[in-house]
Amino acid sequence: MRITIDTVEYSLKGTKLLKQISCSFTNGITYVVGKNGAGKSTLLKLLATAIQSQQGEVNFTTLVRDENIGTYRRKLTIEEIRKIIGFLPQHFTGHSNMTVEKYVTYIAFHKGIPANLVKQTVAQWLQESHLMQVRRKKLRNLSGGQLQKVGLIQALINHPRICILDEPFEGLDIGERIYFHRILQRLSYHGIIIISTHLLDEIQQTSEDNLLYLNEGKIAYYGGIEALDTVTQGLQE
Ligand SMILES: Nc1ncnc2c1ncn2[C@@H]1O[C@H](COP(=O)(O)OP(=O)(O)OP(=O)(O)O)[C@@H](O)[C@H]1O
Repeated sequence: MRITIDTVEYSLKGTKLLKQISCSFTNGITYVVGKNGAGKSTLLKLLATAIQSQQGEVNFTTLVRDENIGTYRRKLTIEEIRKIIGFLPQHFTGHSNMTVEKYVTYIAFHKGIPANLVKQTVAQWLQESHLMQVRRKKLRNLSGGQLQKVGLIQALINHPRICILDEPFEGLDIGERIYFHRILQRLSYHGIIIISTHLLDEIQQTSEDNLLYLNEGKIAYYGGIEALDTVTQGLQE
């Protein structure tokens, strides 16, 4: 699986929020960082197909082996893409009138978890993310951190091949961050994980992960995470 962005521009109300963005993503974790307003959420929404660029192209391709033609890259359709993306938007709300248990069950069905596995899948996620005690609360009555965990569960419940997560660790305590980070690490061996974060301490610099540094809507750096300190010096001041 590969996502390729080619000279993409995105404007809103006459202001260019993304300028000449070109890059590609394959399996692994990419952290998207940048100052407030740099365009991180806009880029993630574009990748999640929630918005569309006015210029340039975003393509999702997969390698196909064909006896007659050989191996080639096939572009996925929008329906195919949406089936394999898990997306956590910046301000997740879900269905605020539903209880945690009902909502997660609804999502499990919606995302194709086999009917005979739904109950145990939901129970396991709620248990492991410490939401069991609030399972009968409506989403609108949850704390910020609790709601964030529900948001993460709806994005990850079917182990999607592509995960686009906007500030996923916001409001979580350290144990919960480690729990979700482990899940993401496991998914990254066979999938594309793109995470925007301002929590630079959360990024483990010894790993194989990638870093994409956005500055005023442009890519200022895209490469190995080892450059984090040098690249983001300006962010920490
Ligand atoms: N709905 C909107 N209407 C007008 N301007 C918008 C809208 N959404 C975003 N913007 C502007 O687009 C620019 C990029 O916003 P975006 O949310 O993508 O940045 P960000 O890097 O995610 O910022 P933050 O770290 O603060 O979440 C900002 O200047 C913002 O003010």
